[in-house]
Amino acid sequence: MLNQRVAEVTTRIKARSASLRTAYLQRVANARGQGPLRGHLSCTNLAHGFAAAPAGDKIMLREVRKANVAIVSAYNDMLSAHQPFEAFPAWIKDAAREAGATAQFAGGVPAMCDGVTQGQPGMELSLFSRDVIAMSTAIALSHNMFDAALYLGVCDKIVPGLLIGALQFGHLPAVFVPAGPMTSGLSNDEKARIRQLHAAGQLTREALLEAESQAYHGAGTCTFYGTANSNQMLMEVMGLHLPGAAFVTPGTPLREALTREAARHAAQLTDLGQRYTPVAEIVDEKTIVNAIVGLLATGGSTNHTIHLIAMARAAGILIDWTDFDELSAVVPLLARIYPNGSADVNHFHAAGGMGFLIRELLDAGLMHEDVLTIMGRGLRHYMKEPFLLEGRLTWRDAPVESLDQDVLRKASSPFSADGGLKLLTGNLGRSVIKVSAVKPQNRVVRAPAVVFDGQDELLSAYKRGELERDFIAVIRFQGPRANGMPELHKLTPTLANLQDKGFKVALVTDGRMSGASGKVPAAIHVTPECVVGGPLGRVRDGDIILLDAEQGVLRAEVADDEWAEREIAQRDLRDNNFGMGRELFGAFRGHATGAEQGAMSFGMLD
Ligand SMILES: O=C(O)[C@H](O)[C@@H](O)[C@H](O)[C@H](O)COP(=O)(O)O
Ligand code: SF4
Repeated sequence: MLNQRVAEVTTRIKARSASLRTAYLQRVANARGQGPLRGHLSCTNLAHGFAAAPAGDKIMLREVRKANVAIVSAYNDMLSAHQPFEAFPAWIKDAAREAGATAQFAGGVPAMCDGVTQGQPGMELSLFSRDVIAMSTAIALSHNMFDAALYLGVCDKIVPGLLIGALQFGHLPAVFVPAGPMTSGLSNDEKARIRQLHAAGQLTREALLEAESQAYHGAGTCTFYGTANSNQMLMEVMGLHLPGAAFVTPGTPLREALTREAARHAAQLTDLGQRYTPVAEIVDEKTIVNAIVGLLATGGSTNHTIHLIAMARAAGILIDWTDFDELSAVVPLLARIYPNGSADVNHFHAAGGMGFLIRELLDAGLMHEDVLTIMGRGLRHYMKEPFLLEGRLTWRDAPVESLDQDVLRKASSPFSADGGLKLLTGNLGRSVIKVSAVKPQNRVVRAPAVVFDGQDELLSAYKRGELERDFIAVIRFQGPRANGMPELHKLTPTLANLQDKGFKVALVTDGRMSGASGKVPAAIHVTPECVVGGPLGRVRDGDIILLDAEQGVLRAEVADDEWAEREIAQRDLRDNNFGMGRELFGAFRGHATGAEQGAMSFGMLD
């Protein structure tokens, strides 16, 4: 029996999206065409499209009756999570041929590592890189040579960008292909402890670098539950991965077998066969609600209160923070993965992982079962985990009981009765906060404001010893139109040190935090942002701010008449427009929609 709130929110989203979704699906139907899409190309177009193909592939591509699968890949050596993709295209092409099809590397997309750019100017390109990835995906697929596509991506902005791009080719089947997590190194808790020691000046840079290098020590996704691993969870819950593919370690026979099977599988989903499964029909209102539920049940990244909105919008579906907030009230927290606990994503996978989680949420009536997936209709396909039986890929039922109650729980005995994501409203605007990593005693903070126009200003004040007190840091001009809405995760160790000293501290910003931020209460994504006249610009040092994550309140306790009369702060942001390539992103800053509209810089999608 479907939970009533889940049903109500789904119905509301459907009604809100009806005209956009209908128009989107009509465009998809128009794009479907008949037969292999490369059959619509001229001889010249086609000859160019297969000129460099190996002889055997060339014959198949000329035939136009055989499926041709696009590979769109975010491979690079910079992201530990994407480095394994280097080997994937050869496996995919090989497997496609086995399936009587072909595969071509259609195009690469850029991939930024937020861990490398954290606290650096490059972070101001990060959010916009999502939209560049979507555009790059469209450029790859615009050759119209393809009957399905495989999307190779893992990290923060990459999977959202790939899916936004894929949905503009909604008539094509899409299979997302992950690389898997790094093996566990230095624990995330120990990493965070050492960072705090360094932030307090009690550890050398060399000792910090050694610890960081033990945490991030090899190929694969970083093991905390940030945006990258939230992406993998979402692709499972949305039925866009092979079941259980998310958290299998790279460089293993099982990972290679899953990658090869993804290619064979994609070739069977085209319009040339009997199981045509366009991605536009998978990503519908029910699947989007399932995605929000999965995010809430696992304490996933706050970045998805932006990216999920953008992904949904790309499919003609409108969701907002009220939807997240209302679902959060009924979705229990079933997983404790760092920063929401001490375990990492490998422990989660070992405890039962996605198969266990999806079955629990389906049986509790918290997810829609009747959805289309790449495995066919029904999300119950995803209550399984893959393994090799005498070298052959197969699936078995996921464990019925959690193999580690400290990491993964049944819906009947959750870590928390709600999902820990809260909408905050009040005279400072609309904002979201994730409390699943915030101790209950720190979820309501009422303290004087200290206003900063950047995270480095706060860090300097800390070093001068000016912050040894209760305060709420208000960091302004960090929204999409100001400077690309960077993550301010560099503040975490400093604010955590002050919190550990017993001070009541919190952060309020129109910027973002990392999916791996956690223990300090942070009201983020404040909308409207400062640079468009948002109310954060009225806050002055010393104003008493109330951040109440229990009641959902974010308010400056200033008399209404005084508040209305205050001038809104202005800031000369021209320095944000230069250096590290920021010169090239003026159109993105100028067009970006608000965080609650997905911070999309395409201009209008419809
Ligand atoms: O949203 C995210 O998950 C973050 O952007 C993450 O991808 C990034 O790497 C952070 O910096 C966390 O990693 P550290 O704690 O090592 O900075
Ligand atoms: S999870 Fe974050 S830090 Fe790790 S590789 Fe991906 S983007 Fe970089």
